[in-house]
Amino acid sequence: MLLVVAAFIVAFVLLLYMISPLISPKPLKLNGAHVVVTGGSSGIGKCIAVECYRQGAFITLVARDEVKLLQAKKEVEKFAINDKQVVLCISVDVSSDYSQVESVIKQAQEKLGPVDMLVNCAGTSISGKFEDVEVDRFKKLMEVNYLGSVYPTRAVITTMKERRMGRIMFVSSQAGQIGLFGYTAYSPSKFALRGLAESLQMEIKPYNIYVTVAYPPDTDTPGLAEENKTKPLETKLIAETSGVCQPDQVAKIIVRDAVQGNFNSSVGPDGYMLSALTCGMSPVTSITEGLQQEAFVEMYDRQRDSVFSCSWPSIKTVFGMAALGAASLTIGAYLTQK
Ligand SMILES: NC(=O)C1=CN([C@@H]2O[C@H](COP(=O)(O)OP(=O)(O)OC[C@H]3O[C@@H](n4cnc5c(N)ncnc54)[C@H](OP(=O)(O)O)[C@@H]3O)[C@@H](O)[C@H]2O)C=CC1
Ligand SMILES: CCCCCCCCCCCCCCCC(=O)[C@@H](N)CO
Repeated sequence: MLLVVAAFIVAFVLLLYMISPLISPKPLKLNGAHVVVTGGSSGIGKCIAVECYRQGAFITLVARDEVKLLQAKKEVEKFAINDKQVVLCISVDVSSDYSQVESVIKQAQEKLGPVDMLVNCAGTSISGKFEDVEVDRFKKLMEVNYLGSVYPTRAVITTMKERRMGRIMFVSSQAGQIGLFGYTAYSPSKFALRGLAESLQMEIKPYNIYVTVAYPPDTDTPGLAEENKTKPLETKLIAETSGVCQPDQVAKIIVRDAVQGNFNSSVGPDGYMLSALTCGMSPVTSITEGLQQEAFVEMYDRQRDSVFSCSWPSIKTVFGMAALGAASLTIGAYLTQK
């Protein structure tokens, strides 16, 4: 009897894995697509631009400093795969004035066509103990990291909805998944992106637009070098547990996840675990992802249960089973509707 039940469970899980591709979005074709990258003149943003360009995309780089923009344009252009491809540069502060952001995005769309993918990567960080960070820096970080992602997104969303296609990417951080010593100003600005992304995804899923939030670890960029000049030792030591990545490696993963329409994008084993542990109610874009999260959370929860010396199955298990049941019903409904 037990064997039959076990066989049923295994068969059910296998079935879920097999039909998983059916509920996942159709991948975006980067060849010929128009990709706008804010913060595209340096670090992770520049590498994202390169990664898209080498897959045939047309690129608009957005940042403030024109010299850095032109330099980046030259670097990106080296990776052309055909002679039609174009790299456009736009100098604007994404955080200061919405109407300005709206008008430059309009210009870019007139030149290179409607935006297929927007990558919100412009951002900056400040670390330090809460009482040591100048008070106006809290506002500054919310303006650049949060509003600087709201404005470009707002400027592209109407056209994307009309065309019923598109991708929107927010570059958060592992410090946008957990709060860390020294990041009282930075972490909240990165947490905010997730709230925005989750809400927005609910609104635009019916329009075939997919949102991705990326949570990179420390990455070797000019931005990190600048941050390290004044970073508290505690912050450095905590961040080091997750290692330092190369920006091209991070960009590859981010672009792959955006193309696939994955809501969540993380780097490395630590990133993967952090994402599973902090998944909350974030949308899952594949059944596989949902099952893995469930398994992970369950595993860690068990450990917590043992700490609190509680030996019966946690309430989470019951909810987990209910969720699986609900998921299979939804899939059933979806398939019969097709
Ligand atoms: N490096 C890391 O360790 C990690 C970084 N991140 C995030 O990734 C993103 C990129 O980081 P990284 O590559 O290190 O950063 P860099 O400092 O190397 O590059 C930042 C880019 O954003 C642009 N930018 C900054 N402020 C504005 C603004 N107000 N308006 C328009 N453009 C702006 C910069 O150009 P300009 O100054 O000319 O405007 C530059 O192109 C950031 O959001 C960061 O928080 C997340 C996790 C880890
Ligand atoms: C069981 C799970 C184990 C996971 C270990 C968790 C370790 C947390 C490390 C957090 C690193 C935060 C990096 C922030 C990078 C950043 O955004 C700035 N550098 C930007 O400039």
